[in-house]
Amino acid sequence: MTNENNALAKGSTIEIEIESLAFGGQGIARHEGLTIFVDNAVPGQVLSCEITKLKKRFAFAKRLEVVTHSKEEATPFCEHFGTCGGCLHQDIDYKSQTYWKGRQVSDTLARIGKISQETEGMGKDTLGSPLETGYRNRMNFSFQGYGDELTVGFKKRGSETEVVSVGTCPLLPESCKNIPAMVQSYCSKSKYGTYRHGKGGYWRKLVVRVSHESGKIMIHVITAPSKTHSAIKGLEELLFAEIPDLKTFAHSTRIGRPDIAAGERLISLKGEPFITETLKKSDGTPVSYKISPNAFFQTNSAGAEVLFQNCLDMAAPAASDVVYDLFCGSGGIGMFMASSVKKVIGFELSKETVLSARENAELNKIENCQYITANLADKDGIPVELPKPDVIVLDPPRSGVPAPTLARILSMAPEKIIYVSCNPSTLARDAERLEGKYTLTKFSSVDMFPHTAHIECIALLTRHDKS
Ligand SMILES: C[S@@+](CC[C@H](N)C(=O)[O-])C[C@H]1O[C@@H](n2cnc3c(N)ncnc32)[C@H](O)[C@@H]1O
Repeated sequence: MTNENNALAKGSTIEIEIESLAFGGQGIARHEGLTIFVDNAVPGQVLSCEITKLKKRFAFAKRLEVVTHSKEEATPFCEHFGTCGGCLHQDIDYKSQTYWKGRQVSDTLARIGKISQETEGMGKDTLGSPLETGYRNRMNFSFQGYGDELTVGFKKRGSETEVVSVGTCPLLPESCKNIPAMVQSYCSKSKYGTYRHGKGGYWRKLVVRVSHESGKIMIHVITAPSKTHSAIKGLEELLFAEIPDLKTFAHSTRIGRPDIAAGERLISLKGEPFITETLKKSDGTPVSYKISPNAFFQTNSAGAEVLFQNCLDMAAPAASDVVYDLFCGSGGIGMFMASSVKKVIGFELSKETVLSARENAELNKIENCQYITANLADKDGIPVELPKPDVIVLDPPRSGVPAPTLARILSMAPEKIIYVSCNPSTLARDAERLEGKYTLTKFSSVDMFPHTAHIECIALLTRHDKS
């Protein structure tokens, strides 16, 4: 029942039209001065909703039914859409997803960082991923339960603990299709259950990685530590027998509480110690990366080509430039730039990742890249004796660039900063902190994660204070 003439209350039913999509994926509607946020909504839909939370200026509402459909709707391609927490937007046409993501990042930069909407690239659609499905080269699966009830899949939408059995995921290439179901079937017959902190159990995470270049597959199983790991051997044999492209099977243990897909101790590795992914620059030059079981690598290979090429194009470095690649991971962006500049110096917290960056440079016969293990949250994270940078590439975690590194950047004062970010809020905050010397002059974003709410931003900051 519509309740348009009366003041709204929690529990009221209301008919509203969804105007836009907020960063994070909720639909936005307006009603008598109130901004109303609705889950599972597509812009253009008229929905009958129930108010679930009411504040002075905004409210949250639950979608009850679609009154009028939107032109932006699409038919979800996965039977688990809606229950699985992985995808949020399969019901929105892909072109519309890139339109709304572009608006979300521009609005966030304007609101938090006071970036002018006139700035080059602001308000543009997010650059679409070359692949809309099958785009991932890595997928992490969770476990839940024990015996016949054991489930391998993704966290249920809206839940931190409940796991939905997915059997397969269309965001992974076809060759990996049956892996979660095979692992679920095997583990449910084992005498072990899912690990729960303080409660025992064994199975923790399943990580499937696949090279889009060679098709080679790596499976990494993470368990709790145990006196015997007898169950792993059988799983390893089964998967090698069933999956022709499986080249690496790794087993690690993890004691740490955070429920993340990273092993702490490698127990066994069968097959090749890494798989290799090759990305191509726009001029066709290949750059290859070794991916070991715990290494960070961008999860959308074709999207990474777009992202890295955009970083290179925006930086437009001179052949004499020294580039600092801060938060460099295993060398992703800097190695794309190496042949265009004099030197690249990469800084990264994880020793293991620094080793893989060095191996990647060797693999590509790149001799002008140097990699340093450094904690960029420390004020001495960047040694003073290094050659001064002309360009700094920043690709920090979601929390943004730590204050000591922002201070060092301001004192080193490179000509240009390329800031890559998966979080427009911290990008906007840091751009504001740098504004004494830098102006955000160009902006772009790349959709590395179609059908989810995630976005990858690239900003060029140029030095305006040349003193
Ligand atoms: C988003 S990833 C960037 C990866 C890389 N640019 C690429 O495309 O492959 C962020 C990286 O920052 C590193 N990192 C996180 N905190 C750090 C810190 N305090 N100091 C240095 N590196 C850090 C992480 O280990 C991770 O490799």
